[in-house]
Amino acid sequence: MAAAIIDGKAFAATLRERVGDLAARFAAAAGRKAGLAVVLVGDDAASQVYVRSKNKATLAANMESFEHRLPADAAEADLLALVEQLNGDDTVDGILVQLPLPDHLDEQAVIAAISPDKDVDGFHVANAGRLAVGQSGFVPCTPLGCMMLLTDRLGDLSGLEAVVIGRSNIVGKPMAQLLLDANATVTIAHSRTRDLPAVVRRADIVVAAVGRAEMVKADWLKDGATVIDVGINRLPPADGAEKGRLVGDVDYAGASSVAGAITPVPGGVGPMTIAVLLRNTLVAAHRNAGVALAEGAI
Ligand SMILES: Nc1nc2c(c(=O)[nH]1)N[C@@H](CN(C=O)c1ccc(C(=O)N[C@@H](CCC(=O)O)C(=O)O)cc1)CN2
Repeated sequence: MAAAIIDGKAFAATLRERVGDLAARFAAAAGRKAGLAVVLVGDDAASQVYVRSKNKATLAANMESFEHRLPADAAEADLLALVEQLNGDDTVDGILVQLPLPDHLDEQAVIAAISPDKDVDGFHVANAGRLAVGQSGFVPCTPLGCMMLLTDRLGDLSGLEAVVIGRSNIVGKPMAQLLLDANATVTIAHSRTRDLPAVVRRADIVVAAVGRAEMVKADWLKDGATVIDVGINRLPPADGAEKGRLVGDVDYAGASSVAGAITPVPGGVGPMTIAVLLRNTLVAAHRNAGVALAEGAI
């Protein structure tokens, strides 16, 4: 039987709407809107698209959007000074520096400069540490979005075998941590894993986050597995086309005949990233303004 399609685009739209309603209530209670500052350095085409989408989604969710653009050759000191200024600005609840940064800038130093209480990307070591020890903090948007899709689909994940392919700080590691917190049995696989297909075949849940187009094949999957594809890879353009097709890290057509459920690319995990960013910003606003947000409201 063909796998069910996990519609991240629809889920994200519902989440954005819920955040928008709660953000309007926040504004009434706090006397100001929640605010998100997004910093873009340089002119990377994909980053410009993502920043525009974030700005539009933030405004649509009844929040303030502050966009800051620096030239590709900006000095690190100027970027750090901007982050410092945003840390001290009471109208800014969340700060996000769009990645990747130009090569001459030290990503870790820039992330470290963001106040952990405004780090709505959840990339600061303080938030990574909180996640690791089970304290509340900000969780990176993409893995948190994956968890929302998984729990919506499967409910309780206790005892399920989960394999996360990829060990990045932004997706793989936090994803594994979240699955572990949900009582799944978690394996993190990576480029040095021996017999990766055999490891993946054990999994009830597969999260692919390696950045290699269509690497995970149908015969790597257990029958009925739930497959979350985090990859966004553009194939070379077919004859005469201006742009190549977007594909994930999973061979979608093949995997669909074996998996129980699968996220498509596009329209799966990607849209969850921005929806969860709005959610994290709203949580930050409540904390910063001392306004209560009901447990489990979002
Ligand atoms: N500071 C950050 N930088 C980056 C992050 C991040 O979470 N924080 N993530 C990515 C880029 N990203 C958001 O910033 C992002 C990526 C993809 C999508 C998305 O909706 N993708 C669509 C396809 C889009 C297309 O057609 O190209 C999909 O998968 O359906 C949203 C946001 C790196 N940088």
